[in-house]
Amino acid sequence: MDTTRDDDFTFSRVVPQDSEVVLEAKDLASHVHDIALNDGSDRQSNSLKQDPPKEKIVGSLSFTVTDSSSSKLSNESSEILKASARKPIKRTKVPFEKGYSQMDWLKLTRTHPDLAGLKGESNRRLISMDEVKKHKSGDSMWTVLKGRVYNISPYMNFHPGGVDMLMKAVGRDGTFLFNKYHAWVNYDILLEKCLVGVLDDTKMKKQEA
Ligand code: HEM
Repeated sequence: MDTTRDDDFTFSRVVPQDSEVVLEAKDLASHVHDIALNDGSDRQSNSLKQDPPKEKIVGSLSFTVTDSSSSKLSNESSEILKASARKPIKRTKVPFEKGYSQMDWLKLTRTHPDLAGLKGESNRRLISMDEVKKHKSGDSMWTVLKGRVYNISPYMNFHPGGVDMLMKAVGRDGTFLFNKYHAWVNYDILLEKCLVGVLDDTKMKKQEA
């Protein structure tokens, strides 16, 4: 039985094509040549140009950017291009069990308002990192994402990256790992009903100071 689905368009990601070369802005500057500054004095001689508009034109700046196939690139520039081509992170999609698709998760969040396990407590409560560390098992597995504390226990079997991957974030701040694999995923909406509270980082700030 095929358990994967290709028709789930809830999330989209942008993956650079293999052939695509990613240029950093600072590197781009080294591939710019033929910069020409036109002060407007030769406007009359160019018959293809339309009549100048009524407002005064001071001048224009034009430049050409070479691509990686250009023979004008120096060896040094080619090295920069190679180095800045992004290496994709290996992401293994785990086929979900029947009833554990992202659509199933969204349905569950609509029918179960207290996935966080708040039992009436406010989800604006300040929570220390020490408390987060204590919630690592059963139906209470906490993680921190961008300063918010979530109980990700109910989401475990729904995670497209698998339980093992998600477990790495339990009992600690998962922001770095989350961003490493999929910074574009809208965790805010996905985990809305799993919000336990807000991380109290005053202790950490004191330690940094
Ligand atoms: C804590 C909250 C998390 C949420 C709400 C979440 C959600 C998601 C979602 C929606 C996808 C599918 C994305 C897509 O198809 O583009 C996904 C995939 C994935 N996630 Fe997470 N994730 C979380 C944490 C993590 C962590 C901590 C890791 C790694 C340690 C991780 C690793 C992965 C991997 C490897 C995939 C790949 C599957 C694929 O290619 O789609 N995730 N996750």
